[in-house]
Amino acid sequence: MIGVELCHAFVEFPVFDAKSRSLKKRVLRSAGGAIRDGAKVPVVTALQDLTVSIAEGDRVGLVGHNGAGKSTLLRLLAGIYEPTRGSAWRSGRVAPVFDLGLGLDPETSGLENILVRGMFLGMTRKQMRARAGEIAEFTELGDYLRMPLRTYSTGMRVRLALGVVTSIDPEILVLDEGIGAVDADFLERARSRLHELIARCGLLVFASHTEDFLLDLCDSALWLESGRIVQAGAVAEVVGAYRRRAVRTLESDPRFEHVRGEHAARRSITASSEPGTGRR
Ligand SMILES: Nc1ncnc2c1ncn2[C@@H]1O[C@H](COP(=O)(O)OP(=O)(O)OP(=O)(O)O)[C@@H](O)[C@H]1O
Repeated sequence: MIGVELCHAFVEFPVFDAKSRSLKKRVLRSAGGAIRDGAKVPVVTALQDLTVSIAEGDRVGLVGHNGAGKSTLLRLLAGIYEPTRGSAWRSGRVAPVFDLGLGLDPETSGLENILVRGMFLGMTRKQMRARAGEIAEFTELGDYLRMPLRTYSTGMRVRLALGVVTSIDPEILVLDEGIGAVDADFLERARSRLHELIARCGLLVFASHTEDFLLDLCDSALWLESGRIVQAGAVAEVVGAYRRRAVRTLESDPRFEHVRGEHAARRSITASSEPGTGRR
C-alpha cells in the first residue's frame, strides 16, 4: 500500500548563528515560521502540529505565501526531514523533484547524465538504459547527447532534465514548483509527458505558486500559513480561497501601496487607449 501520514508533526530549525539580540529580531521579522519564545537559541517552527493523510491515487497541491512551509512539508513527506515532534509514516518509493537539474554532472555526457539522474530518482541502471533512447528523442538534442553537459545551454540542460524526470515510475512523487519555471514552449511539449507521469505515479504532492498548474495537475489542495493548514479540500475551492485572500491583502496592506499604484497606472493607461473609453 502506498501512502504518507503525519500525526501532530512539527519541524523546527534551531538557528545557531543567530545569537545576538538584534539578529534574533531580524530572524523573527524575516521568517515565515514562528520563533519559540524564551529559547536560548532561536527556533524557527516551520511546521506546526500537522496531521495529514495522503493515500494512493491522491493528487495534492500545496499553496501558501513565501515562507508558509510548503517546501518543508514536501521534504517531511519525502523523508528528507524527520519531524522534530510528532510522527511521520510513509510506504512507497519516493521520487523527490525539488530542482530539475539536481545531480547533473557537467563533465559527463548527456547520455551518461540520463542514466545517473534516473538512478538518483530511484530507477535502476537497466531501466534507464531501456528508456534512454526514448528520452533522447524527446529532448531533440541529437549528437549533443554525446558531448559533456558543460557544453549545453541552460535550455538544453532543462530539456535533458525534464526528459529524465518525466520518464521515471515513482510511487510517491514530490514535486516542487521548479518544474513550472521551465520555458513555456518546451513545457507545452512536455505537458503530456507530465500528465502521463502523474497518471502512473502512486500519489503526488505538488507545491506551486502557479494556479494554472495546480488546477491542471491536482485534485485536492492544502493551504498553508505559518506552518499550519488553514484550508484543505477540492483544489479549485482551496486555490480560489487563497487567491481571494491574496487579493484582499494586496488591497488593504500598506506594504503593497506601490503595487496598487502600479496597477492603477496600468488601468488608466489601458482605459485611455481603449476606443470610446479615453478622454474626449
Ligand atoms: N534550514 C532552515 N533553517 C532555518 N529556517 C528554515 C530552514 N528552512 C526553512 N526555514 C524556515 O521555515 C519556514 C518555511 O520555509 P519553506 O521553505 O518551507 O517555505 P515555502 O512555503 O516553501 O516558501 P517559498 O514559497 O518561498 O518557497 C520559513 O520561515 C523559513 O525561513
